[in-house]
Amino acid sequence: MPKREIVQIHIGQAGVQIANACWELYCLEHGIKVDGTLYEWDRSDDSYSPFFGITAGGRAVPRVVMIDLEPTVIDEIRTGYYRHLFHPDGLLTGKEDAANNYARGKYGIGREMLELALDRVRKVAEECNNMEGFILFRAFGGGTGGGFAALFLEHLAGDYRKRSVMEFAVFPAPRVSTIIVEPYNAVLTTNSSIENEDVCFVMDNEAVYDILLRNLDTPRPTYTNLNRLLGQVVSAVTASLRFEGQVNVDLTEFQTNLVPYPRIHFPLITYAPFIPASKAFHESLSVAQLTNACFEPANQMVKCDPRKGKYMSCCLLYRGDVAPTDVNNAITSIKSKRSIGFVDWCPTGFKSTLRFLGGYKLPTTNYSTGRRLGAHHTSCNHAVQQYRHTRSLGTDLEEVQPVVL
Ligand SMILES: Nc1nc2c(ncn2[C@@H]2O[C@H](COP(=O)(O)OP(=O)(O)OP(=O)(O)O)[C@@H](O)[C@H]2O)c(=O)[nH]1
Repeated sequence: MPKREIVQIHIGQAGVQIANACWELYCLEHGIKVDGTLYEWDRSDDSYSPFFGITAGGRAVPRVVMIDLEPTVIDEIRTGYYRHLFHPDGLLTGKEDAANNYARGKYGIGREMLELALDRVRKVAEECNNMEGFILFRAFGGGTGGGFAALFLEHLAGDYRKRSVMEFAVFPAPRVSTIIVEPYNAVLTTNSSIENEDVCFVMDNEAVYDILLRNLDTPRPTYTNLNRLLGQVVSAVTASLRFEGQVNVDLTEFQTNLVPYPRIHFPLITYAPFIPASKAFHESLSVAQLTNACFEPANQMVKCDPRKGKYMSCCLLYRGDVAPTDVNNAITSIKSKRSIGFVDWCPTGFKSTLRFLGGYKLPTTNYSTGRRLGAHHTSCNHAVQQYRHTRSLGTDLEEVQPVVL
């Protein structure tokens, strides 16, 4: 069955900079060069089709719209290494930013940009045969990511009522916050995202910063490093939408599994393992170790302590050749731990609060190095990833640009 298409929308500085990391990784995973041509076109492999359209000339074009109220961040993409990859119409900029002001983004200059932004999204959506939905990226604390995106989402939800809207959002973290009004923006934005989207995966920069510092040997993490890590998580969550696996999910399945009530749709993300490139080829982890690591607060992408509460729902995505029996054993052992509590009711009616969504076959080759990728490869909200991607999460962009054959 042909895969259904997904349109990604990146809003504001954080959203657009995360786009850099995400699309770089998608290109590596699907064997797409920086100008959109494919390393080798295997017509039987349509794993790229949810995120990339193919032109008559055989070029892959990302299904993406990037919007920012000021031009500098998107201009870097327009003139950067991936400038030939993106369709110029998908890059939309205004003249001045929202100055970290929610109201300015929503009711002021943001309003002027709205029609144009919706029109660009409509154009990309019309190129899809059977669009499944949207994935949105932004920071809750910015004026554009907060105010403008709230306005945009209201209209998007109205125009595409039957399509899923999933989001990856950067939530303000007190210790790395650069903007004093971020908490206000975040509260106002959260209110609008309760109504207008289906699932919102939150992450905060402080948690990601700590992971880079502690686990990935990156002494002074930059936004590029943070975004790379977020890119890995996004790729892991969306792997099941792209690659063939034992159980393939679509966007609505995340909602079914993770959202007990429509308004409670802000799941945590945890990811494992975090292994720096220097050690990646000297370690191997069992399914049980990976699963346990997913319940470690240190591996969470948000600073909070789940041991003080209970899990309402949980979905584990394993990536790679994972045996279902190993997974079932690991889940049984997790359920028996006292420190990990699950609610004994479940409003959505599923019997088990912990659902195993299966393993996904990886693309077997890392196109930047030609090396085979590792066996286990897992990811999720609550979990799990052993990703022997040879790329270091802690290195600078220049060092990991894909080798053009
Ligand atoms: N992870 C990550 N966070 C970022 C990045 N850039 C900014 N942030 C965070 O995003 C929040 C600010 O939002 P921005 O995206 O910069 O603001 P904006 O949405 O462009 O809004 P305005 O600048 O007011 O127009 C702060 O919490 C920053 O720490 C980035 O590249 N990666």
